[in-house]
Amino acid sequence: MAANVALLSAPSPSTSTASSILRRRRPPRRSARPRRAASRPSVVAAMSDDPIKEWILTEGKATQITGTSSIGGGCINAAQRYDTDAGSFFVKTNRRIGPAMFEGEALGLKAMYDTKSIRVPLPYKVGSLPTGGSFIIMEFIQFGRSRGDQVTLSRNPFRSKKKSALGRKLAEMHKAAKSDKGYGFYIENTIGSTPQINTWTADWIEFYSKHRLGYQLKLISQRFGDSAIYEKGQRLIDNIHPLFEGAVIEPCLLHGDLWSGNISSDTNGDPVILDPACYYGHNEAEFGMSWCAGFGGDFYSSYFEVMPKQPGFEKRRDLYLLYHYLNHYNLFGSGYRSSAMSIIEDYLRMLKA
Ligand SMILES: Nc1ncnc2c1ncn2[C@@H]1O[C@H](COP(=O)(O)OP(=O)(O)OP(=O)(O)O)[C@@H](O)[C@H]1O
Repeated sequence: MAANVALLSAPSPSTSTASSILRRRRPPRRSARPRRAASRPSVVAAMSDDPIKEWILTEGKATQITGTSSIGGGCINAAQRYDTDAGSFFVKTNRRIGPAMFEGEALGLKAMYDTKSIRVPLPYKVGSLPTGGSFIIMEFIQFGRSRGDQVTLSRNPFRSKKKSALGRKLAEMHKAAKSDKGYGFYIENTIGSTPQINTWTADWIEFYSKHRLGYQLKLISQRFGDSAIYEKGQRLIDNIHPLFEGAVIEPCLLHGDLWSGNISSDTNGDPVILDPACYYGHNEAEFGMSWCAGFGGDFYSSYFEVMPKQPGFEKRRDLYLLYHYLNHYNLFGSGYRSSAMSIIEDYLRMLKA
């Protein structure tokens, strides 16, 4: 599939473990509620200077932009809400990098949207900014009052209900979207800002070894000259097969970066997932960021009602955390080294490798 996101449909106006290691990778987000800038009157920009306004006022079917406001919370991009007479739009811009990152995000959002399972914003348009950089326009979702409900460990039954809904709908998405191309995705995307290689591969163990663990280990070795973790990690990869014995593995569509900052709920209380790093992979890999999500028992029991637990699930759990710990080492430095290294060493002991 081409990476061009012009294929995305236009909106209708109504569219509306290492469990002991609980370090969060990013600072907690501020409220998702938009900080409203002074509402501006109708803006009709010189079209060619502003492709965002141009799209909103043409394909977006608005005749008037009634206000714009900044939305906090993201680390990588600037986010804005555009209010119009055809509803609101959510827009992210990046002044430094071209549209490839947003094309990856848009294709991922669209693939998840098409499963009609869990709510995700429908992406509308990706493009370049005339002054350099890129943008993505998507459906604006009004979040419910407590954005963190799914992720706060609590005995409150209301919150439990929401966590169950998240588990069930995520499993429905995994069940609904299988790939006949194998493991990978149509486009390379990013995990944080690290490239994520998605070359289609017939075998999951090969894909995960080479394009997930192996790729991160190589980056660590290049960036930090850390040959100790590289060599032990490679030894784990060479001995990884027994961890998958008895498991039936299929290429399911994964969000790919499911942590609390990318999970919310809408005003009906239905779960919403955002900002993906999608690919087709083993469904269990979706829990690789669970150390930053606090899913809990209700979440997992609802999930497994739809996608039954496979033999060896517990044995593989840390293997899927490892990818994200290695990525955090690459992104944020050696503070994450010991978490990654202790997972690798535990496996080497367990596998007698
Ligand atoms: N479709 C949407 N509708 C309304 N608000 C949204 C939407 N998508 C994201 N947001 C809000 O905007 C904030 C920034 O979005 P997002 O997390 O995607 O930005 P980012 O900079 O790409 O993220 P990150 O730095 O985590 O990779 C989010 O915290 C969320 O509150």
